[in-house]
Amino acid sequence: MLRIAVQSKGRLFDDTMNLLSEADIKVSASKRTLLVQSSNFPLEVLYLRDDDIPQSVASGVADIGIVGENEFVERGENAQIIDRLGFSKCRLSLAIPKKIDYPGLQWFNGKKIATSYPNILRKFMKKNNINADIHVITGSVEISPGIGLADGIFDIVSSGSTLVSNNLAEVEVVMKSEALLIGNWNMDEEKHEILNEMLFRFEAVRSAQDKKYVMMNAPKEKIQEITEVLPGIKSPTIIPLADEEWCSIHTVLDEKRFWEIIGKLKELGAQGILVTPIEKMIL
Ligand SMILES: Nc1ncnc2c1ncn2[C@@H]1O[C@H](COP(=O)(O)OP(=O)(O)OP(=O)(O)O)[C@@H](O)[C@H]1O
Ligand SMILES: O=P(O)(O)OC[C@H]1O[C@H](OP(=O)(O)OP(=O)(O)O)[C@H](O)[C@@H]1O
Ligand SMILES: [Mg+2]
Repeated sequence: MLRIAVQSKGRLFDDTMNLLSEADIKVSASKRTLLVQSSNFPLEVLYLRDDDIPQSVASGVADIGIVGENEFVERGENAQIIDRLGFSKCRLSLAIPKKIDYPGLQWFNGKKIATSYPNILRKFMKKNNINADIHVITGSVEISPGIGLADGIFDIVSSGSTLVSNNLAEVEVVMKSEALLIGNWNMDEEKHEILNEMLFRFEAVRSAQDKKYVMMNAPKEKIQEITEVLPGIKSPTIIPLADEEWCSIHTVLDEKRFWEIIGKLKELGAQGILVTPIEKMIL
């Protein structure tokens, strides 16, 4: 049995639960039970505050965990990064009141900065030879300059709208962050096997994201030209139709180039184009 620590509620929760569910690992998210066993996979889910996830994995209370990179780096716990999960993307930035004309990092010399990430900030300031007064607060960091608690802040930014509504301007991006799958360094063979099965499923889910399965009817004489337009997995599947002059072509398309390719297919005489999402893809 493998034990995973995940955030019990908050910004990481929904995407974490979706990832498990898309990998067909069933777990009920109970409000009261902090440790829940999957009904169809050898996995136990431990629901924690994100602050406690790095330590629980480093100490072996949990074997693996899903946590923001910002929190993992801040805690400085000794665990390995197994996978980057691509969700909860944000950055840790320095911001100051927008009315100030920012001359560069030296502005922070002798200034008071409010943050929930003192270790990351301290390291950054040291590297850049800036002597600032770091004031630790656990929440509502963005309001501190407005109430005279600090001169600037160091906090999470995503869309930037929290900064705007607090009359702050982002002046330095210190680190980028996304959700990480972290792991204890000393997992036994059996746990590694379960983990590998999980990673295989995660990869299948990820490969299918942003991909569409496309089916169309096309005149047989255009097969060559149509095939050249399609960047499918290998070559497209071609199925004969009752009408001997026509065939059905099936392929996988990347969502990014989808409309461009569909346009070309129509020009080449493709008709009855059907598009469906793909749940999983094993390459
Ligand atoms: N606006 C955002 N956009 C994208 N990702 C974010 C955003 N805010 C936070 N995150 C990411 O999600 C993680 C969890 O954020 P959340 O606000 O839920 O933390 P928290 O309040 O500390 O939760 P907990 O109660 O578990 O301690 C952050 O550490 C960060 O990696
Ligand atoms: O750049 P933005 O898109 O505005 O996002 C940034 C904000 O998001 C997070 O807070 P959250 O909304 O999770 O609330 P919290 O402070 O209560 O955790 C973070 O602490 C920032 O305040
Ligand atoms: Mg927290």
